[in-house]
Amino acid sequence: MSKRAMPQPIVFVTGNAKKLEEVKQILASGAEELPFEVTSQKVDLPELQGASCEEIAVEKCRLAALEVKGPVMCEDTSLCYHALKGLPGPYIKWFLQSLGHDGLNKLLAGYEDKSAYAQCLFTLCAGPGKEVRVFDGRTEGKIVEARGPTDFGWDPVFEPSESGGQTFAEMSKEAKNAISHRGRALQLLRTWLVNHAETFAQEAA
Ligand SMILES: O=P(O)(O)OP(=O)(O)OP(=O)(O)OC[C@H]1O[C@@H](n2cnc3c(O)ncnc32)[C@H](O)[C@@H]1O
Ligand SMILES: [Mg+2]
Repeated sequence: MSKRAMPQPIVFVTGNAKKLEEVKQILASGAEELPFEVTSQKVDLPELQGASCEEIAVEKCRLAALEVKGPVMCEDTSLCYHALKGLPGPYIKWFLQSLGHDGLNKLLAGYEDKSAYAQCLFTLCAGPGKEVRVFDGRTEGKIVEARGPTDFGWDPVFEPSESGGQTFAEMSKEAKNAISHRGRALQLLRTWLVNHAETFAQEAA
């Protein structure tokens, strides 16, 4: 399928190189091709504190559109422990940075319930001041002692329920992307863009 003409490509704005790597792999592997070009820009955007995951994601995308002055997509990833009523949630980055994998486990020491879900909110906006659309992908699993390569975030301590006992870190990239929070959210975004290509191109014009 040929790409639609838009004044600018959709820019995926993120400060995280590993996210970008997975997003490229997922977009390249899908059954349906995206109707628009996607490029990327490395910007570490400020994130609201004390707000819901959705509010944080929408505000970040709004800022990204202002920064890029054109169509953008962003994503926000949360790791939500059921026993902790959804925390660390959108603050997982700071918990991981300060406490490490071991600390992420110890947070649950006083609880029998080790279950958690990974959530990815993809956001899409046609330009400054335009509507921000949100696509929510989730994967249920549990928090375990770290196993596997340690090159991406909390992957070693998250064992998805559907993985046959492997942590995200132990899985192949293809296997992770097929069941991951990111793979699912991006699939929803892709389907929306395929079905609303005309609307989105008009909004961006
Ligand atoms: O610029 P942005 O896109 O915001 O990138 P970020 O690194 O700040 O990412 P988030 O704000 O979404 O914080 C999510 C944290 O979870 C980590 N993370 C995100 N996706 C992950 C995944 O699929 N597996 C493991 N860790 C992940 C990531 O490294 C961060 O520490
Ligand atoms: Mg961030």
